[in-house]
Amino acid sequence: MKKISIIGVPMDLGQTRRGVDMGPSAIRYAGVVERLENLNYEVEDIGDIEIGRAERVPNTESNLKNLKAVAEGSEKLAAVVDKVIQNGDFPLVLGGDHSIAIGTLAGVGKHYKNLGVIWYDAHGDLNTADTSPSGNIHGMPLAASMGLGHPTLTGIAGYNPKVKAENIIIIGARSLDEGEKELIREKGIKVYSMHEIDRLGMTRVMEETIAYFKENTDGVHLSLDLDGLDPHDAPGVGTPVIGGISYRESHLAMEMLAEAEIITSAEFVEVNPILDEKNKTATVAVALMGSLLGEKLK
Ligand SMILES: NC(=[NH2+])NCCC[C@H](N)C(=O)O
Ligand SMILES: [Mn+2]
Ligand SMILES: [Mn+2]
Repeated sequence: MKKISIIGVPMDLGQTRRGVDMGPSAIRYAGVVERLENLNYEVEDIGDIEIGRAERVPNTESNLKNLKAVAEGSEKLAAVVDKVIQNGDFPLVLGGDHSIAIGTLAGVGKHYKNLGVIWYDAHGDLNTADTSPSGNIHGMPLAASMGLGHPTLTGIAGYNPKVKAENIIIIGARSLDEGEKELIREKGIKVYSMHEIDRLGMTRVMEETIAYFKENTDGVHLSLDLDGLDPHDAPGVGTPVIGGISYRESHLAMEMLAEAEIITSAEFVEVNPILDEKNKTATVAVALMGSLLGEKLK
């Protein structure tokens, strides 16, 4: 069985609410290492990526907040993820805000010809500097990984793109900006919004997702934003959106992925313990990691 390497990314510069930099600590406190060791994995916590401070002078060249510090953190993360995969281990990245996916995918992408990406999220994170209503880079990582947006973000790790549009499946979307909707139409990105999840049920959504990836990709990265879940189940997030995926549906999704044995790397992001209720969101994240990595009742 593969060794799991845990990488913490205390990043909060991709958005403006304080506290999400403590996500990795909250997830460790919720017992991630023990949980996975109980599944008989060898687990190594390789600690946190060092995140710099935001530049004090506002960035005049673009509207992207903290561009330099986010890019530097992404480069470091990409290098560590790359090395973990080179060693033959499974990278499990703990966020931090979703901007860290730029670095994770930059590290993962070079190992696969046709990387699949599951974007489990209330949002599309498909903005660029031109379409972003906020300037927050955590709303841009999926676009950047496709090669769209500011060259500092698309060029992380020196190659581009990290993932092709046809290999992306978004699950749980219910808050998309106009520019994101246009991009989804233009590129034909597959989206199971809450409408499809309600209509088809999570079982069918995952069956279709798994079948597509088995046919078309040679590795699949799961990027799970805790705000994909309903705020009732995951209240500790910076951009909650009501009407989300339930805890139970999420477990089912993770269990189906485990059974299909298609996931080759994963990240769990946007856990903000300051906004949480008694570390509930980190605890939910750890429970979902358990299911994703094979935990079963019988
Ligand atoms: N990873 C996230 N929680 N992203 C939220 C993005 C919200 C909004 N679409 C924006 O661009 O600012
Ligand atoms: Mn989100
Ligand atoms: Mn997100």
